[in-house]
Amino acid sequence: MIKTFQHLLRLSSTGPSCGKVLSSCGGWVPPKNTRYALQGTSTNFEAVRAYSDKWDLDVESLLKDEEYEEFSERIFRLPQHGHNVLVIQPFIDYQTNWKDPNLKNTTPELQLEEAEALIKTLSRWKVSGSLLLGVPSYNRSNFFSYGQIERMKDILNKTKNISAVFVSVNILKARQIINLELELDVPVYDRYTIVIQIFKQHAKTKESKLQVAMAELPYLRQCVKGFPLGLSDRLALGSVVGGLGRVSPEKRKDLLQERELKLKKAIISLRKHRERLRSTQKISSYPIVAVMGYTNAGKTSLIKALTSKDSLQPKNQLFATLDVTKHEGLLPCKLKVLYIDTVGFITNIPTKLIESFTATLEDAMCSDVIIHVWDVSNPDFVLQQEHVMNTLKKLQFGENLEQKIFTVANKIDRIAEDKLLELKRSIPQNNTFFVSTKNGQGMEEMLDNLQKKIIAATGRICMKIKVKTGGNEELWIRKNFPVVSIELGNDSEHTTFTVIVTKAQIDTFKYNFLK
Ligand SMILES: Nc1nc2c(ncn2[C@@H]2O[C@H](COP(=O)(O)OP(=O)(O)OP(=O)(O)O)[C@@H](O)[C@H]2O)c(=O)[nH]1
Ligand SMILES: [Mg+2]
Repeated sequence: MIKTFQHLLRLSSTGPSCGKVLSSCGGWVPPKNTRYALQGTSTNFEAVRAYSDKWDLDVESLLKDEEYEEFSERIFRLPQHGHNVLVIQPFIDYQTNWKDPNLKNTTPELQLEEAEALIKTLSRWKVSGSLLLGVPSYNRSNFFSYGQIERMKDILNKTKNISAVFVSVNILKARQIINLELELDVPVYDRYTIVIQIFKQHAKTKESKLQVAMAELPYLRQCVKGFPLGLSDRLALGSVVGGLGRVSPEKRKDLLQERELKLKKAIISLRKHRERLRSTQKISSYPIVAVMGYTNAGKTSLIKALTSKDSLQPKNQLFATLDVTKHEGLLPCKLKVLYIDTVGFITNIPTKLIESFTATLEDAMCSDVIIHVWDVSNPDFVLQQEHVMNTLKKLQFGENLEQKIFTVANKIDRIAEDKLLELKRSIPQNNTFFVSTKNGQGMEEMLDNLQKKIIAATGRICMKIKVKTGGNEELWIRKNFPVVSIELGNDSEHTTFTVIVTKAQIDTFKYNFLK
């Protein structure tokens, strides 16, 4: 064997080129009988999930607190029966010489579209009207001018079924909410409250429920600070919708503090649990690929296409995915990979909202490669991808973030051919791959390159190992290494395996057979 092991031949550090590939998704059906068809890929992953579900904290009872609920519900005022909403997209009026950095690469019209999509994502909430309003600044306590308020009142009078107003800005100050509600006599929401409501509706597991509970605290704290005492009593008496209820001002602060302490403790326990999971699980030996991007860009669809997992359900909804989940896939070279599906990002919400998901996002932070999915059919995709990159930097996704990124420009089936050509010319293509997870366009080339990236990023190498046919070495290789190809020697006595391995795996092989 020593002799044959000397035949180890280092081929390349970027892996072999791949042949026909993979998988099926919602729309794209893989080529039949492909030699890379996925088989039996779910078992190890199921084991991972089963272990992960063992996190034994009783989150339901932890979150149960009637006093807190009464007081927080009165601030959020998010009724189960939904609302008919007047959506208002303010934008900085350039004639007043103010510059709004948030509107770089976008337009107020596109922002309004996204604001409407947020409302439509909530079950039982409907858009009953929408309005673009230029304002000189977002900071004034009387956010809108007298004329603009009159315009809103007019719409509310004419469209009787409107029961709420959504002002699509990051977060409104308590004073701004009060002033508007006193004028309009309906509840007024900002992006923070709407996104929290979407999170609440979509949170299914105890991990996401816990993180959503944490995400709402900064908002409540701001409201508690911002509601002047006299006025909050008036609100409580019902002079406008809402109010802070019967919980006294001192008690409110205590309730928030107690809850924060409780949640922080639980989040620490969740973090430790996931850390343990990462270090003890088999998954640590697989390359880990985090799939990240703007909400609705097609992250879940991409994973579904790469893993053939029927249980994954892409949805035309913002924040359809709230839980960080792992899904096993097989690269064309037979290397197993774990794809991590993640919560999407959106502009104009406080980073704190996404930060509260860090406990589960840490899994993605430890990834070898980050696939950044763009929805290139969205006219706003430049702004969206910049926002994702900035958020990843803020979330401290590692110093070598840029090197880890692999960009997938998705939904090309939705754009015209000439536009696609123009796009391809304007974007450097060495690290961006244009695909449609729906019809499979570009998927093979993308996967080829993704494989190279993963192999390089994880320090794996492609090598040939010649061993005695039918011997223990052969059995061991077949069991433990991703085998790319097998060649039987002319004499049939020896077989050459092309494998993709880490240095640690080769060391184990040497330890077992080259003592
Ligand atoms: N036309 C077209 N639609 C696509 C494509 N990829 C995804 N979609 C659709 O886009 C919508 C969003 O897809 P998802 O995969 O759920 O997107 P996501 O990024 O996981 O979204 P969140 O989890 O909500 O952040 C779904 O309706 C998909 O069917 C594509 O290549 N072409
Ligand atoms: Mg998703």
